[in-house]
Amino acid sequence: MLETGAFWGFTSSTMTNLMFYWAIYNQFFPYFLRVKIEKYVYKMVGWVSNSVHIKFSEYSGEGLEKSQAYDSIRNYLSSKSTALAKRLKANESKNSKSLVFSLDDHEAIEDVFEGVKVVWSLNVRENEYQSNTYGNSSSEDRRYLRLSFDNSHREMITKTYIDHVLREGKEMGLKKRERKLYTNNSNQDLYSWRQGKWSSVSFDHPATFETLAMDLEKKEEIKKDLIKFSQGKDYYKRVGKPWKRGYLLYGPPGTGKSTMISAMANFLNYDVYDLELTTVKDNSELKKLMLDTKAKSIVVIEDIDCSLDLTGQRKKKKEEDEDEEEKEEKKKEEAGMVWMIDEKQSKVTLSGLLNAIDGLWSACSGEKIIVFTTNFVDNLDPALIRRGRMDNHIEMSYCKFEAFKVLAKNYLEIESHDLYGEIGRLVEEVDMSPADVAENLMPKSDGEDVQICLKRLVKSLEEEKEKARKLAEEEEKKKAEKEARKKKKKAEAKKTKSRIWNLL
Ligand SMILES: Nc1ncnc2c1ncn2[C@@H]1O[C@H](COP(=O)(O)OP(=O)(O)OP(=O)(O)O)[C@@H](O)[C@H]1O
Ligand SMILES: [Mg+2]
Repeated sequence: MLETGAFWGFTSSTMTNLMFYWAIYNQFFPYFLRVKIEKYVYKMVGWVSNSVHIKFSEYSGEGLEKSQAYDSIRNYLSSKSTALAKRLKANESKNSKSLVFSLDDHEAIEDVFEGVKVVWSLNVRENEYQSNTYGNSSSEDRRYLRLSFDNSHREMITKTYIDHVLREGKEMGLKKRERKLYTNNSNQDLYSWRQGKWSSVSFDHPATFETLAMDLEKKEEIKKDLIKFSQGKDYYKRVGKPWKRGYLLYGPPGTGKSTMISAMANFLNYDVYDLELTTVKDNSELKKLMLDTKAKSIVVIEDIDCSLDLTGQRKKKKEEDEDEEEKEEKKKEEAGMVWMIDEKQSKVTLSGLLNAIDGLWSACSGEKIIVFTTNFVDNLDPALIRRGRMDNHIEMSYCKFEAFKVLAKNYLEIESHDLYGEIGRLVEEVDMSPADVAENLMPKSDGEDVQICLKRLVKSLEEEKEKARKLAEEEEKKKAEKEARKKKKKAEAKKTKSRIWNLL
């Protein structure tokens, strides 16, 4: 039995020294020479040593996809490195509030599991030059982690220890995860090959369900629905459904649809992918974009009615104004419900969109919420918003009293006031969006107190009420005039008819 923590009979300090020389060797020997030396050294060491090495590369598959196992192991090693490693790398953490330490390149640390010592080392290998689509070349260092342990523990390490590391590392990653807001890169972007399909910034929108002004019962229902979804892994598996849920948020401008998306993301601790359909080249590009989204994310398509022209009537109307040549082209495109994006070369079709959100591929990258927003729900194709695709249809409506109370609490920090009675009556009579109510409630200078803000709101509501009354009056007048014209026409027709009869 080997002494704990030692391979080939070396003590742990000898091991650390060896690792140090290994680091120096890596840094000073040219790449091609290292490849040759390593090939032979490994062969020789393999004959005499009893140790096993497992390599975990930073990139998996074709080398384009970041390995999740590698990330999890780095997370796991991060806390141990802070305490044990001699050379650390300092990275800025979430919102640059503090520094996070990790193992430096060519550094090694020991870990003990169930009394067995293993060694982790972080190595860097300069990658061969890669050509990109623009003919440029880039040299990227490829990192890999090497786990070394004695052969006598092979079974325990491969069956238990690695699982333990991956599980712990994944959990750590989720905890320290900086949430991101992604947007898809335009295909025309010269540097998009370098950035990947999505670009991101850190997501720190402050909206929460507490600050969201809407009917309280509806709000609780949505929260429950989200919790059920996020904890529904087994349920979705049992019923044979991909673990995803579609939300359609509809309502007039300024009623909180975008705010609701931020509140949902903050509530579930999910990333947000803001998909700009107008920059997606075609259906296959859309599919790839969806595949490239991570689990625990909300994919958003805002103003879906503006992204896809789906109403037959609108098309007919437009066609009347087009000349023959344009008509021909239009017909060809409409055969596949084609939507033109980029100078008649890039197209996403309705069926492409349906497939991307609901097809076989959609189940590939873990739990996901898809949200569409629109101001005009009636303009959407029923196929796009049918249940099963958009499971939950949520109407965001004008500000009523319940919603007003939330906004007053947010903006003025009050729960009640003498003017609440009057405001309560007015908001039930007038259609005013929460955005407009919030604007009235926001103090415009230091001198403005609660009373001034509430009075401004009352005034604004009264003006809206008056406007609505006048509009209704005008409508009524127009209707009455139309009715009178109709009656007059009918009476004249009757008169003419009876004159003809008399003549006969
Ligand atoms: N229900 C709400 N609760 C809290 N704040 C709201 C609400 N609705 C609107 N607001 C405020 O109004 C602003 C605009 O709202 P938001 O962008 O969410 O509206 P929207 O429904 O997405 O509008 P649009 O249809 O024009 O995209 C927000 O920044 C927020 O401050
Ligand atoms: Mg919006």
